Amino acid sequence: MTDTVAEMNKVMDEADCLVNEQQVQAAISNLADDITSRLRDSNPLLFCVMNGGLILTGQLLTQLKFPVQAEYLHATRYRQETTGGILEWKLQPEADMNGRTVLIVDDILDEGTTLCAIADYCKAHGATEVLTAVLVDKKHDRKAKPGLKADFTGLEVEDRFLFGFGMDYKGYWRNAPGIYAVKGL
Ligand SMILES: O=P(O)(O)OC[C@H]1O[C@H](OP(=O)(O)OP(=O)(O)O)[C@H](O)[C@@H]1O
Ligand SMILES: Nc1nc2[nH]cnc2c(=O)[nH]1
Repeated sequence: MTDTVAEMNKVMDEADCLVNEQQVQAAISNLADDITSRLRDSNPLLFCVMNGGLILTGQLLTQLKFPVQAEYLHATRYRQETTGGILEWKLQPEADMNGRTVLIVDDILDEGTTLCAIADYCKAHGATEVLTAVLVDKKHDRKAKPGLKADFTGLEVEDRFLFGFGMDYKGYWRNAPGIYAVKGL
């Protein structure tokens, strides 16, 4: 076993499971119902925020009960760290969003800097309405704007460094089938 695999197995062994797989699945189903009710007649353009939004988007898409045009973009500011830095656009969206309702899907709203920047980008590129959906909203008062919330939130989770269901620890464990907090963080 490589040192990295051993380290990552230890991270999981020592982590606290904050939300189990069943609870996450229930939250995603609720998100899908709410999004379907709100957007089924709006022909939204959905953007998955890579990388973290990958798993939520995949699972959500199959539960949305209307025809969805799904695209992706990639913006990152945590990289291999547990605190956020400057937002870097790795891939700006190519799809024409002029006059469209846009739905941005990501794993987590932590400080909200990432979602605010993406929403601003979409508005600047002609989107008439920008809505946001996240699996997790972290409970703290360090939001980019006071009281900032996503339009659709699956779960509220305590202020720890999380991994699982799209969220990584040093690039690993996005695949963990629940939401975990790293020991001591
Ligand atoms: O609300 P914020 O404090 O801005 O943080 C949230 C963002 O952080 C994570 O992305 P990250 O920068 O780790 O990139 P990744 O998804 O490619 O891992 C996550 O996927 C969100 O996009
Ligand atoms: N993996 C991960 N990414 C984040 N981005 C912002 N907050 C978090 C977090 O708690 N975990």
